[in-house]
Amino acid sequence: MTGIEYDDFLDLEYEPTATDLVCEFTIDPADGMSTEAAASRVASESSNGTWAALHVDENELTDLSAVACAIDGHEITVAYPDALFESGSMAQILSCIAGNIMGMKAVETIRLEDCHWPESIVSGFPGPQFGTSVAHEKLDAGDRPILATVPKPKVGLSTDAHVQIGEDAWRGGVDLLKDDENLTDQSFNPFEDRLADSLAARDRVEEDVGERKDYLVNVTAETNEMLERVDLVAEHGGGFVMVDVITCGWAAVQTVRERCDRHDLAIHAHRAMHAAFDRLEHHGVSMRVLAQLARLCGVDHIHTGTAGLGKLANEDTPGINEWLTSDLYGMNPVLPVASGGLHPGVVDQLLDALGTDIIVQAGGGIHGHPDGTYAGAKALRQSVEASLEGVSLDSYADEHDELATALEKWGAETPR
Ligand SMILES: O=C(O)[C@H](O)COP(=O)(O)O
Ligand SMILES: [Mg+2]
Repeated sequence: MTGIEYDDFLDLEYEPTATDLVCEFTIDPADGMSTEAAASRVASESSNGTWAALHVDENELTDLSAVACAIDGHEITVAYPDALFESGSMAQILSCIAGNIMGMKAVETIRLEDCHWPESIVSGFPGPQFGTSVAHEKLDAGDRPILATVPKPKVGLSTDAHVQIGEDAWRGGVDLLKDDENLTDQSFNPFEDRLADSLAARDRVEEDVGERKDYLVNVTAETNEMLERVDLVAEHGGGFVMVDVITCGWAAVQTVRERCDRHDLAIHAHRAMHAAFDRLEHHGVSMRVLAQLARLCGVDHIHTGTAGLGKLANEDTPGINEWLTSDLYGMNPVLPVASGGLHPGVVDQLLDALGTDIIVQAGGGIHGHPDGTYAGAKALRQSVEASLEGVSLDSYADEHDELATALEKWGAETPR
């Protein structure tokens, strides 16, 4: 017999191996508990331990203990043997590394900050089908940022009004029309009508302006329903689907990724509800980790914030974007999306902070233009052109009326 003691999971001499999944947490131990004891409890509960000492026949046991192997103030590192995890199951991985430990009394708070993924786990996931290559493979953006827009109001527009706004925005210069996160298949704007009419409008615009355009239609639903919607997008000739990946759950995202592979469809990941996990500084799961999960599960784009230049609370957008496009054993990179409160007056700062390999998405910053959506889209495109040419927005506005009007309205302010 061997004993598994819940305080046996600490070994500060342990060096993680190349096959370990290494996770960094910030923890605040419970009153009266040392960081060492709390770290050991984290490693125990997230791998093969529990609150009580266990007595097990050694011959019947594969040792899958995690090891709390480093402590630096409130930051702890835990190494997990890869055999603990089922290949290709994000749900099972999260039930370990972000499962019971998020609520256990041994810690006041605990936040999963970062993960270092071994090849043996990464290779169980498909990763993005297209990633950053959509700029060339599906659109004509070349080396400039891809531009996208969401019609506003978010919900309530009739199908005709929604499609007309999309058409105006495409003609004004955006590449992608996007549904909002809470627009799916409601009676005022049914999914299939919107899909068919938007793609017909896309074809007209492409013919007229000679640039490829596409539509990020929100297929979010119960998983079987979502697969039917994915099939419909393919039947109607769309190139992308949009999924609210946090509210759907990663298992559903994995299923959609497989179906999209059959149809050569790219996946645009909206992250609505991410802040329930990542907004509190000391608890939950960081956006950096959520973005990692999204890459493994195979989305092609994901929203990662605006480097503080938009309406949502800030996070480490540059660091997350760097991770999404870094080498990961040959897995395709993900194209980051900057969205939430952007307008033409902040585009120069945005591109300075994040580079040009991004999607710049503006809803209110286009449709709130005093001269309407078409002018708003032109203004956004002009602000990108100015930034890429290294000309100040103010100078460029001297010869571009739409940009001038946008700057008069919003200046370079970041909204709340
Ligand atoms: O879904 C999104 O990305 C938001 O609706 C963006 O809208 P906004 O540009 O008006 O903030
Ligand atoms: Mg939105």
